[in-house]
Amino acid sequence: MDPSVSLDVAGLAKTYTGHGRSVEAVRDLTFRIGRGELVCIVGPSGAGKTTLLRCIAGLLPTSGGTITLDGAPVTAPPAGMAVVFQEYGRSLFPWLTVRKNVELPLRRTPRAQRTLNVDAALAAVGLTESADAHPWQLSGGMQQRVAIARAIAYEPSVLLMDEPFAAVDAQTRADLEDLVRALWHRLGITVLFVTHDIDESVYLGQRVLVLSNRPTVVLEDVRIDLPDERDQLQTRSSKEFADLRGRVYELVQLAKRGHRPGD
Ligand SMILES: Nc1ncnc2c1ncn2[C@@H]1O[C@H](COP(=O)(O)OP(=O)(O)OP(=O)(O)O)[C@@H](O)[C@H]1O
Repeated sequence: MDPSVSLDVAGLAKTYTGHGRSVEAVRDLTFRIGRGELVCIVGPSGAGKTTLLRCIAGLLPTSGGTITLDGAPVTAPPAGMAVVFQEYGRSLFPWLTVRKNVELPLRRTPRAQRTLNVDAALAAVGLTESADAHPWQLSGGMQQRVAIARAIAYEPSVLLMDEPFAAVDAQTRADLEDLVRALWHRLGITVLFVTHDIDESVYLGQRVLVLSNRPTVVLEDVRIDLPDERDQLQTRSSKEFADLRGRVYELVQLAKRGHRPGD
């Protein structure tokens, strides 16, 4: 095992079967993510991004290949992994306060430690004042911050995010992007972030994996060699950003037209 590798996906395949039909969603998907890396995944709609994330999270059985997290095969939801989904509304319990929602995955943590973790996570996402509110009293962006707080209170080594900001307004989305980068820096965790948004993938990532059309393989692994300090205005208006966005856009267009590696 290479200790610098956090997540190793090798030859992953997933075919959905049932009701007399079969859909080959993912075919021979291979990539590695280093410990403490922030990697984004983009690809055409229906390319299998959510399928991939659910397999990595141990929520969906695979049809072939292997997924290894910190040297151990993933066959069930692994300890050390947290997931933030797009639908924050459905991932929070409306009858529990913000604090109780964030505490949920920490049932087995001793009470004093649990309180420390929850307080730190709420402070990190700027929700200390809302600890006793209920999710339905908060805006969409705040609810998504609760979901992020819940994920980081758990102190994961790997954080998976599946289009987490698709349902919030543009200004909130920019703030949440900066929050993810700040938390990633501070906590040193490995982050795998799926998004539809090409600009978002370039702004956030150190690498962007562009997926092909179904059955999915990695079309290209694009290194994002932008400075580590990113700023919504300056970074996004730089020529380097525009070039990278152009490159990823072009690749996604190729993917949509059925282009595959080596074509
Ligand atoms: N439970 C299921 N049963 C059968 N087919 C499925 C199931 N879930 C997904 N699929 C199919 O697998 C393929 C990949 O779906 P998936 O949701 O992973 O794509 P995606 O890249 O996340 O899509 P989008 O970008 O639109 O969210 C699609 O063709 C989809 O119809």
